[in-house]
Amino acid sequence: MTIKLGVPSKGRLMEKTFEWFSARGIQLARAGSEREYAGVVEGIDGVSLVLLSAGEIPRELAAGRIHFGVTGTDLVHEKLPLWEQSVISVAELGFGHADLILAVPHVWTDVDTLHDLDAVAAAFRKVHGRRLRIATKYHRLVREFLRGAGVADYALVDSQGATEGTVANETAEMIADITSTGETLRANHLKILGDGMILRSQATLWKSRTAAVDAAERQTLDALLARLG
Ligand SMILES: Nc1ncnc2c1ncn2[C@@H]1O[C@H](COP(=O)(O)OP(=O)(O)OP(=O)(O)O)[C@@H](O)[C@H]1O
Ligand SMILES: O=P(O)(O)OC[C@H]1O[C@H](OP(=O)(O)OP(=O)(O)O)[C@H](O)[C@@H]1O
Repeated sequence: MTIKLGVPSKGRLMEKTFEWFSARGIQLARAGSEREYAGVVEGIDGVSLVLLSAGEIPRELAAGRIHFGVTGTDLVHEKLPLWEQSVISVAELGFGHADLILAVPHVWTDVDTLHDLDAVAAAFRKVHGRRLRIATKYHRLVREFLRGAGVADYALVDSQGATEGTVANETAEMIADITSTGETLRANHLKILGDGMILRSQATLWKSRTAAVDAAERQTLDALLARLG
């Protein structure tokens, strides 16, 4: 059997992860054609590459189906309520930096803080007879953050992509999403609440606390950790 390493199957995260491992003498690559989700590992024996959606890696780590996985802090904290019990952070990889934030339309000139939002949310409910809608895919983190801030008059609307567009499309009044350069927010006429930072995220190498290992796998796991940790 082998030590299983889960890596995002596409895009910037996959390419930068391959570069990060390569700088440590371990070559990861997709096998076969560009569309085939099989991987190859060179530079260390006994390790196999599993290409997965970045969003599924937390669950696979927690279930012990992979021993190591690369994905963002945001996805681990969102998908695993008790993440410290399931995974350990081995290394922050220095890319995939993104902030999970709360943003409102620019034209809400009197809303710059969570305190302002709380007042507007209560007023919105009185006037419209329904709660102010926040579009996001980070349901757990947003609920937890707003509970801590004492904001309760809102409803979450699920948005799995192009979240910044939901305000113009009138399916939500505001959003909670990740931002990196801020360009998508600006292009969609949204501004971040001054105290609306929910989480700072970056690509991280995680180790499963639950994945079983036999004696041979333990040796491989320790050798891998010595090279990467
Ligand atoms: N613009 C960005 N800049 C930096 N990091 C980003 C950016 N967009 C997303 N990320 C990070 O990349 C990781 C994967 O993001 P996301 O869930 O959007 O993946 P995806 O490409 O939609 O993949 P999949 O749909 O296969 O899960 C997350 O940890 C996220 O924080
Ligand atoms: O601050 P910026 O540099 O503009 O980056 C932020 C954008 O990047 C991500 O989207 P992605 O491109 O992954 O597409 P998605 O919205 O479909 O997830 C994220 O969801 C934001 O929309």
